[in-house]
Parts: sequence; structure tokens; C-alpha cells
Amino acid sequence: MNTAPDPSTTDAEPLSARETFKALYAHARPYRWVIALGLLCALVGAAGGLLQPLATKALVDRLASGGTITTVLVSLTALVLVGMVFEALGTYVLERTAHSVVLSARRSLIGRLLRLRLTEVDRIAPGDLMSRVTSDTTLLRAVTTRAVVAGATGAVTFVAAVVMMAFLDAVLLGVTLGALLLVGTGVALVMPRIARATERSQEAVGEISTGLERALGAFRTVKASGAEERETARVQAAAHRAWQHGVKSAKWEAVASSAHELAVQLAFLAVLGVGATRVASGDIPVSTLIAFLLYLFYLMEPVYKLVDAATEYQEGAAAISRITQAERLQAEPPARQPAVPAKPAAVAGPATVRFEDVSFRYRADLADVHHQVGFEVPGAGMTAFVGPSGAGKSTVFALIERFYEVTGGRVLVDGKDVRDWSLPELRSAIGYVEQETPVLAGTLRENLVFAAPDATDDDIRDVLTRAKLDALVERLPEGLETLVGHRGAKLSGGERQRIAIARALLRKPRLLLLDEATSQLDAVNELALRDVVAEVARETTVLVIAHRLSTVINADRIIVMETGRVRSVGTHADLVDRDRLYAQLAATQLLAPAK
Ligand SMILES: Nc1ncnc2c1ncn2[C@@H]1O[C@H](COP(=O)(O)OP(=O)(O)OP(=O)(O)O)[C@@H](O)[C@H]1O
Repeated sequence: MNTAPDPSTTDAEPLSARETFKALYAHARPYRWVIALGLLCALVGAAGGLLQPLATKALVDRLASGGTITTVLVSLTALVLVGMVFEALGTYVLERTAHSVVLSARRSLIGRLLRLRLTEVDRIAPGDLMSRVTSDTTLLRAVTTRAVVAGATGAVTFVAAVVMMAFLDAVLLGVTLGALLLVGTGVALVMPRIARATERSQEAVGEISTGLERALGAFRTVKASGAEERETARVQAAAHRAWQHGVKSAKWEAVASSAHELAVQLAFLAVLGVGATRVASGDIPVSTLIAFLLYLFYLMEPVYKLVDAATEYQEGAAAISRITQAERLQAEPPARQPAVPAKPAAVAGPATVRFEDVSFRYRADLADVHHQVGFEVPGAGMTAFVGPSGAGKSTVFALIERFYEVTGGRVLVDGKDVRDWSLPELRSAIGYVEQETPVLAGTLRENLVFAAPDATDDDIRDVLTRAKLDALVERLPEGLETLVGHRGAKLSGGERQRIAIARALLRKPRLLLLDEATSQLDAVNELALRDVVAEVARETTVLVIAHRLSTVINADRIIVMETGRVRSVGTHADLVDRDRLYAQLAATQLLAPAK
């Protein structure tokens, strides 16, 4: 049996340096051999460059001794060409891999997002989650390849150049390393600031998405409220914050990247001074000083690469921390194969539902919304939930679907705790019409078969008639293939509700949950659908939430809820007699006398 999620594990904690490295490595790991290949190419390319000063020294020596330089010149050219080819090859292999790393990070995040528990999506704005998939992942590109390559080639060529320099003159090397160390210490201090600024900037990018999603998701309300300016200002403020932190990061990056030049120039001046003295005193020949100085300038590139790698790493660290936070959000267990759940073969007929002393709160820091809720729905027939707004009626449905885990007691479907069901199996038995905008962008047909991808045309025709949608489909120029717009914006509220009901019926559920499913229908359509639901209820367990008592008056059983508790259970006639709250509702809505 699964246990309830521990909310503390979902809180975003900053990653330690070690965790950051491990998380980054985990993303690059599947590509390690390709990265190694790209790295090898890059190294061969770099080696070509590394040998150039030596060849130059040979050339100068050869000139000094009056020898011919043709062979040396040809080798020098060959070195340059081979170096270039390998460098290009390495760049391609690595950039390609970089895109693959981003792709696999995106795939895994996308795969996870739609399986997240409701609790997590309640907590984090969808816009922010989206920006982690789209924006943060792109930062992985640089770190998993460019930083690795720059770091590795930088380190190797740095070491190689240092060995060569040691071979030329140890004293000058000491002077060089001293200068580099001085500047390197300063750079190390700057690095964490780049990570911090990048993370803030990425957070602000998340806020941009969140702000846009908020405004575009309630577009009509924004316009009707004259809130365009305010909402625009809100999102622009987030964009400005992203810019501010981006600029801050750019400032530190500029400091870091100019440092490599400072380091080498400093070393150059020192080496020039000390080297000239050593040449003058005859300790080293002038060709050694020339070669050393060439190596020194050659060193500029690996030093630059090392700084670049460190900078990229800091940006990647910022991104990986946000990506890892998203990866750590709690997901529902993955669907068992096949992905589209088969109807449970052994169980057929109406489902039974039982709540045993159910307590529930949406979050650990919130109050209980269910207190020892208990009721039993034995099988086919219609059970209605009524009660004031906020009484916990929709929550009953959410717990049956196991969108959330109970905090106490048990929810049983067919006598089996919902936590013991496989989720796809449990949900495949249920048809659910939720309270709000239950239509998705796409065609009408896509919307109808959304919960029953295998439905036949006959099934669809039948359900269209039952949900009183045939006239609508005939009227639309493209019939079932008509695009319904974002959240079904091109349809009326009542049409959307009928589509949602048709979709749920098409699933041929054993348990049908209708949450205010007919609230927006006109009287004629409501009456017609009440008959359809009554007919379905003959062989299906139907649970209905309704504010209009007229829709539930004939229910087999009415459960009256108030402030998270079941007040009473009975038929309309019973309850009018027995339950004061119900009698009041009946009096106001049905004009029956209150007791
Ligand atoms: N996702 C959520 N996170 C936190 N609290 C929630 C969430 N959904 C609902 N609630 C709270 O739980 C309580 C019960 O909500 P529920 O939607 O079950 O009520 P209801 O009886 O269906 O109300 P209505 O008739 O208005 O739809 C409410 O106080 C509500 O504020």
C-alpha cells in the first residue's frame, strides 16, 4: 500500500556543490562516450596548435644555423590544417551532443510534468514549470559540452604548455605561475556570483511565463476588468528583473573573462623583465625566451577556456538546480504497460464506493476539509451530494479519483482501497466531468474521444444524440473536425458541458462522477440530460454534485454535506422532513415549505 506523500520532501532546497555536479553529470552521462570522442577531436586539434611554437623554434634555430626551412614550413602548414579539421569535427560532435542532452532533459521533464501529483501543481505555477522545461534546459547545452570541452582542452593544453615551459626554463615558469595564481584567486571569488545571478534571472523568466499564463488564461476577465495595463506592467516587471540579474551575471562574466588577459599580460611583463635579464646574463639563449613568450601567449587560450568553462559551469549549476527541483516534485506512479489502460476484464457492472472515516487536508499547513466523512454507495443508481459551497463535495470526487491521498480513513471502490488499485485501472473505471472548462484545444472529435481513444463512429453518434449535441455538430461547417479553440473558447458554456458529459459517457464508465455538470444548461437541455443520466444510472453508479436541487430530487440517495462533514443521508422526501439545512435549501429552491 502506498503511503501519503510527505510534503517536506517536495520543498525546493538548494543543491550543494556536490549534488550540483552529480546532477549535471547524470544528464551528461548517457553521452559520455560521444563527449569523449568530441573531446578527443578537440584535443587533437589543440595539439596541432600546441606544436606550433616548437616548430617555430625549430624554424628560427634552422634559420640561425643557415639551414633550409621548407620542410619545417610544410609541417607547420600541415599542423595548422589537421588541427583545424579536428577542431571543426570536435565542435560539431559536441554541439550535436549538447542538443541531445537538452532533448533528453526536456523529454524526461515533460514525461514527468503530466504525471505530477495534483498537490504539486497546486503549489507551483504552471508557467514556472513550463519555463523549466523550455528555458532552463537550454542552459544545460553549454555546460554539458562546451564547459566540459573547454575545461578539458583548457586543462590539457595548459598542463602541456606548462610542461613545455618547464622544459624551456623553470625560473620563467615560476614567474608565470605566480602571476596566474594571483589573478586566478580573484576569478574564483567571482564565480559563485555568476551562478546566483543566473538563477535569479531564470527565476524571473519563470515569473514571466507565470504572469503571461495568468493573464492569457483569463483573457476576457483581464479585458473586461480593464486590467491590461496592470497585467502588462506585472509581466514587464518580471522581464525587467530577468534583465537586471542577466546584466549582473554579464558584469561578473566580463570581469572573469577579461581576467585571463590580465593574467597573461601580467605574466608577460614579468617574464619579459626576468627573461631579458637571463638572456643578457647568458643563462638562456634568445630563442628560448622567444619560445617561452610564444607559449605564454599560447597559454592565453587555455586560461581563457578554463575561465569560460568555470563560467558556463556556474550557469549550468543555476539551471540544474531549477531542473532538479522540478524533477524532485512528486509524481504519480507511472502507468503500467499498456499505456492506454485496458478495461479491467474481471470486474464489470456498476462500481461501489465507500468512504470510511475519511479525513483530508489539501496541505499539511491547511485545515482539514473532510472530517470523518463516511457514506456508502452500494451500486447502480444515482447518489447526489448537496450542501453549501466549500462543504467538501468536489473533494469527495478528487479522493475517489485519487488525485489526492487521504490523511486519515479509507476510500474504497469495489471494496478495495483506492491506494491498492493501479491508478490507470482505477481511473479507467471512472467517467469524470469536472466543474470547470472541461474542454481542451483541438477538434470536437478529439475532445469526445479524449477519454476513450478506441471509440467507434457508432459509439460517437450514439453519445452525440444522448448528449443532445447532434444539432450542434450538424450546424458546424466542419462537423466533428471543427476546432473548438483554447479551452473550447468557440463554444458556449452549455455546449462545453454537454461535450464533457458525452466524453465521460463514451468511456462507458462503471462509475460516473458529475460535478455541477449541467449547471449551465438551459431548462430543456437540462431536463433531457437528467433523463439520460437517470438512464445511465440504471446500470452505472452515478455520483452527482448539484446546487440545483431540481436536478437531484429523484436521486436514490442524497448526501448532505456541511463544513467537511456528512450531515445526513436519505431521499428527498426523507430529508425534507429530517434535515433542517436540506429543508431550507428545498424551501428556497423548490418553493416547498421549510420545516
Ligand atoms: N486544491 C486545493 N487546495 C487547497 N484547498 C482547496 C483546494 N481545493 C479546494 N480547497 C478547499 O477545500 C474546501 C472544500 O472544497 P470543495 O471544492 O470540495 O467544496 P465544494 O463543496 O465542492 O464547493 P462548491 O460547491 O463551491 O464547488 C474549500 O474550503 C476549498 O477552499
